[in-house]
Amino acid sequence: MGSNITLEPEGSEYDYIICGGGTSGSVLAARLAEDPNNSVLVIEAGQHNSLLENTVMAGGWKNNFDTEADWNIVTEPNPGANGRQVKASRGKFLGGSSGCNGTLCIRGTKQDYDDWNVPGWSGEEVFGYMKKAENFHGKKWFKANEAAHGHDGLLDIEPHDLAPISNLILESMESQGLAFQDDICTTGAIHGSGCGHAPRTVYKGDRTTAANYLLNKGPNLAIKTETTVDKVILEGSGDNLKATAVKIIEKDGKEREIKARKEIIVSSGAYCSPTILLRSGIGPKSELAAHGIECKVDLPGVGKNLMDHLIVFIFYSTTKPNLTNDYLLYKPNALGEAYRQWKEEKRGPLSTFPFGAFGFARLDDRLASDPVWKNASRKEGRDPMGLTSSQPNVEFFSTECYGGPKQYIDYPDGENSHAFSLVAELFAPKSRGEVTLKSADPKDNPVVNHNYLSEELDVVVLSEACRYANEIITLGKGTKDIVGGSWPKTLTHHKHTKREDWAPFVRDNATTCYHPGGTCKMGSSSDPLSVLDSELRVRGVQGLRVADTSVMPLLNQGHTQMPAYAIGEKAADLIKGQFLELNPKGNMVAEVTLKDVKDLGNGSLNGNGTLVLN
Ligand SMILES: Cc1cc2nc3c(=O)[nH]c(=O)nc-3n(C[C@H](O)[C@H](O)[C@H](O)COP(=O)(O)OP(=O)(O)OC[C@H]3O[C@@H](n4cnc5c(N)ncnc54)[C@H](O)[C@@H]3O)c2cc1C
Repeated sequence: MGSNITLEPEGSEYDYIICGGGTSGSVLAARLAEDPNNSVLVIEAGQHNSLLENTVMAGGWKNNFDTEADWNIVTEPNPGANGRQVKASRGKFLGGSSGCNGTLCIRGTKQDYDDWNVPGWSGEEVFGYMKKAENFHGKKWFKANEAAHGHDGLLDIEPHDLAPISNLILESMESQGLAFQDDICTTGAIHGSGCGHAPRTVYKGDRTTAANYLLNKGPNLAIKTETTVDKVILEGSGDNLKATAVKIIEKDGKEREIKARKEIIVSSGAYCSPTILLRSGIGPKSELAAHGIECKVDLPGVGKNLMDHLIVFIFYSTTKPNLTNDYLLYKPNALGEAYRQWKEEKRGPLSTFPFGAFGFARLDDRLASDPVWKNASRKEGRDPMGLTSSQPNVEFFSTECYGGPKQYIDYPDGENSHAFSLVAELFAPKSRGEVTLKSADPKDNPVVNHNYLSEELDVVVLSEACRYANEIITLGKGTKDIVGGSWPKTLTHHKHTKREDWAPFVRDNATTCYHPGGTCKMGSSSDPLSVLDSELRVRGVQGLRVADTSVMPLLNQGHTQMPAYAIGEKAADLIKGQFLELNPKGNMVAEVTLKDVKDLGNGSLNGNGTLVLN
């Protein structure tokens, strides 16, 4: 296969142009192209995913990093994290970050989306779209909540078989107060705390990605890879400003414009979508002026409100063999055999992602006496992070072997030494950052300033999460007798008992969970930082929407790929004039079109875009 694949037909005009063939963008494109009358073009800066084996072999995830399949974005120094810069990798290929992520399907709680307070995006509705995206395949041992799973979607999802260490960690989580709940990551009803399993975007040994949506589509869907969108061309002025074309740069450096008859949708992810808007003249006026870009719409929120989930890997050693999967990867010749198993039999440690057990916790009682927590302002019914008692403050998840982002290099030998970790993740961070332009040149990566741990509350809550995680491993029923100590063995964090012990560890080690969002957020017209209305339309421009995790006003208490799929699904419905049908209790019962509503004769759409039956 050639390296620059353009699936024909390629015309000079399309009904819809989607800028970015990542997670949300691929879903959106495929759904729009289901109508043979729509012509759709997807423009993707990276390669076709079929050229990249590590996008299919889940265990090869980080081999794409630091290559041309990664955007290679590095954050600005974070003063709250001892000035450290953090590698903020993103997939640069068809399927985007869904092709290099941790495969975890952790939807969060329904309250998370209710908290967006955006008409049409309630928890019930977003969960309805996550279900629509899914084709769930159960396993005998996994007790699925059948009502919560979808089977008609294009994304194959299945549960993950645990390594022995993860079963022990589940036992420890339970003994330390996190009750086991079946299918805890899918139902949207975590009720604050609990533990269980996370389904994965893996099926029969291969990773499934948003690019799967683009397989076997008709001739009305064109895909143009290795092509960068510079900007959206806007014509007209004032109330009649309209997005009419995109300016692209092809692999050989050739620049040209492609016209869109109906709409242009920017789906380039939370770091790159704002940069396309900014280069198009949509954003804070003074920032645009600094780069010599004419301001067409003064939208101060473009690139602001940058959020992310921070995680801390806490590694432990165990001398007991065969509990972790280290021996399957790090013993001499093991990696070669693991690769053969995946390649020939679609099994083994590289056929899946080495995360294991999952826990969620509220920390109210543990933080009650902390002065920062106690004295922080809060709204009625909310904690200082803005959460209700039904939403967890933190997540814990285990790794079934040593590993993680590339800074972790102290590999055990898998024979005499074995390691695993419990990762602590902070939900609802208070710190906010921003994405700005380095220059008007589309070849320049954005300047990403996450401002991690700039809020003291984030440090306090994440430190308490680490303290709790350490108790789970060192005191918990399943693991207390098999822990050798910290890993690498020169470290002593397993002996930390106080939150104050953990704070420096957090500032030294906290890193990204790769969940950036919020940089083109939806919101009401009275919110000066809202970039989009509730139908993802860019304020002040006709024919232009954004659809990816940048639209999220707040992060979920989960992981962000399932919302990214939901955003792609919902964007397609908004454009096609389709809506989820909700019963009087607000639960989804079906999907209907405007035509169905007319045919029914007894329904109408309310201002929220929700079907109301008379
Ligand atoms: C390493 C890693 C691990 C993760 N683990 C998990 C996990 O286990 N579970 C989970 O739920 N979430 C996880 N996530 C997060 C999740 O994958 C993302 O939130 C989600 O995929 C983002 O979707 P998106 O559509 O917003 O952006 P993306 O999927 O990143 O898509 C953006 C696309 O736009 C393209 N693009 C950008 N700029 C341009 C341009 N100018 N012109 C043309 N194309 C452009 C990009 O190349 C990319 O293909 C992880 C992410 C990473 C990177």
